[in-house]
Amino acid sequence: MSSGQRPVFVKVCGLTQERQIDWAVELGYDAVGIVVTPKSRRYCPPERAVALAGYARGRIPVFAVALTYAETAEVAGHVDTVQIYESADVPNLALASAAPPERPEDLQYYFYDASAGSGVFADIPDWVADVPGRVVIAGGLDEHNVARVVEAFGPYGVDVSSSVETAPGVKSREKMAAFVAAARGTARDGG
Ligand SMILES: O=C(O)c1ccccc1N[C@@H]1O[C@H](COP(=O)(O)O)[C@@H](O)[C@H]1O
Repeated sequence: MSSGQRPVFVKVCGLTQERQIDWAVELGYDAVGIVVTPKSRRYCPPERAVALAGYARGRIPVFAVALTYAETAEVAGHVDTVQIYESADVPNLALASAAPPERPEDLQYYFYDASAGSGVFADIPDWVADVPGRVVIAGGLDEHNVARVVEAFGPYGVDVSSSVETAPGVKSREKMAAFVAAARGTARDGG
């Protein structure tokens, strides 16, 4: 896993409104996530998730985020990637876990995530830096800690949800802007 000179991939998760997708595109995010597990405070019912995915299509890649593959059944055909917390035999799998992946070569992405949308940051184990493929780090990242994580682990990408919200599912354009700038190392002092 190494970022080299490539700009770090930055995903924002838990979007619930069309205008939030517009913000993600305008601010230069690389992907958006729509949460389709009913256990989340950011839950988008299938019909709404499909509508949002249609709105984003051709503008920014969309991840359907859930705990299990079964929870993505009605939306999987409408998104680019399925981000779940279990293994599944699908080509567009982003496996999210706090344990090392058994078969990283089978994954489109591996998300190191010990938070599952809780917004809680915890120390990231050293082995994360050695996972091959597209490794995305998530879990309690914010505009203040993301640059340190990118520097320390050199991941393919980072993902954020809680810290760019004013309430669950209610994203702040200002916070989204600060996060992506910090992740890419372009934040201004004091900003
Ligand atoms: O966002 C959620 O509600 C969620 C629910 C269930 C599984 C994953 C979820 N989100 C993912 O959690 C991580 C980290 O989020 P946070 O920044 O700590 O709030 C991220 O990968 C989201 O895609």
